[in-house]
Amino acid sequence: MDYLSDCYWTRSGLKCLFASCRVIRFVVRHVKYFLGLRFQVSGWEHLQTDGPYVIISNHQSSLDVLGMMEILPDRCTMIAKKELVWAGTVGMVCWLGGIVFINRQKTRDAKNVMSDAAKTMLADQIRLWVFPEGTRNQNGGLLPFKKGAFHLAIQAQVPIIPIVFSSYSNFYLRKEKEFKSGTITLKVLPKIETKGLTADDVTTLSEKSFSVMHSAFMEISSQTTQSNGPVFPLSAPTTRMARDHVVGNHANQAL
Ligand SMILES: CCCCCCCCCCCCCCC(=O)SCCNC(=O)CCNC(=O)[C@H](O)C(C)(C)COP(=O)(O)OP(=O)(O)OC[C@H]1O[C@@H](n2cnc3c(N)ncnc32)[C@H](O)[C@@H]1OP(=O)(O)O
Ligand SMILES: CCCCCCCC/C=C\CCCCCCCC(=O)OC[C@@H](O)COP(=O)(O)O
Repeated sequence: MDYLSDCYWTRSGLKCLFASCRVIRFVVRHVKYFLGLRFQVSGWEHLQTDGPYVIISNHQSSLDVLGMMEILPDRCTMIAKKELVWAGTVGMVCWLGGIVFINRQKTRDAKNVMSDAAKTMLADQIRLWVFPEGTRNQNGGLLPFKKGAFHLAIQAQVPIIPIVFSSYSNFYLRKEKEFKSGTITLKVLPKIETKGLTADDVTTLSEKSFSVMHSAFMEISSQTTQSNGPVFPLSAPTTRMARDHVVGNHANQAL
């Protein structure tokens, strides 16, 4: 019955196929084995929070989806750009997962959708994951945060849980098309309460969130970089044996 009641349109129109999110989580969690990625998660205890909340995280690449699925809490879906719905299988899976699509080119529409989402979060006890940078970014830091996630949390009066993914630059360079296996550290930070805050507090809340996430990003990225080796072109073999062979060749050349 619980499964069925999750599986139809709610009164606000947000699709709530959260059972599907569990299926998506289960399936996507296996992709890391094919890519040779490992995840180290710290701060699990901060996700042990009852009721709705807003998760915010940095956004470097589509690979983030793998990390999301490592820790995705139950009854949690995401805010995504509307273009994703047309992205074939991915779009269909996003739609089934109840993802909330926004039009980034039309701020007023996006704000309305997010205000509706704030109401639905409370009515249906849903958690929402937002990427406050608003776009993918691999510049070695965090982009200035957009305000939507903070308005959302304040409107719903729910806590924000910041999550930081360590830099991928030690194993994946998108522009240079270079990739190898490696470890990604995910750090869940203590929740930030929004009870009693109003729209006037959005900027302060956003700056506070940025500050704690930026510090955590720098900390875990330097630690994780030290434990990963050099990055290889995407055309290079990525299995451990093949990699050792390549490393061996490079070492020989160096000699
Ligand atoms: C086969 C296997 C398949 C597996 C599939 C697995 C599925 C997983 C899918 C994962 C999906 C991941 C998708 C990731 C993305 O798509 S990221 C891109 C989309 N997300 C976002 O953009 C979120 C962040 N953006 C925002 O929150 C923005 O604020 C936005 C609402 C979009 C508005 O943007 P913009 O106008 O550019 O910027 P500002 O933030 O500066 O806002 C302008 C002013 O409006 C005020 N504002 C903003 N939001 C609100 C609001 N909700 N209510 C009231 N007012 C709002 C804001 O304060 C600014 O005004 P002031 O300057 O403060 O006066
Ligand atoms: C060699 C590495 C290749 C990467 C392989 C990734 C494997 C991930 C496996 C399955 C998940 C696929 C889901 C893709 C979801 C894409 C979400 C996404 O990243 O959307 C972009 C959007 O946020 C911002 O767009 P822009 O940066 O503004 O345009």
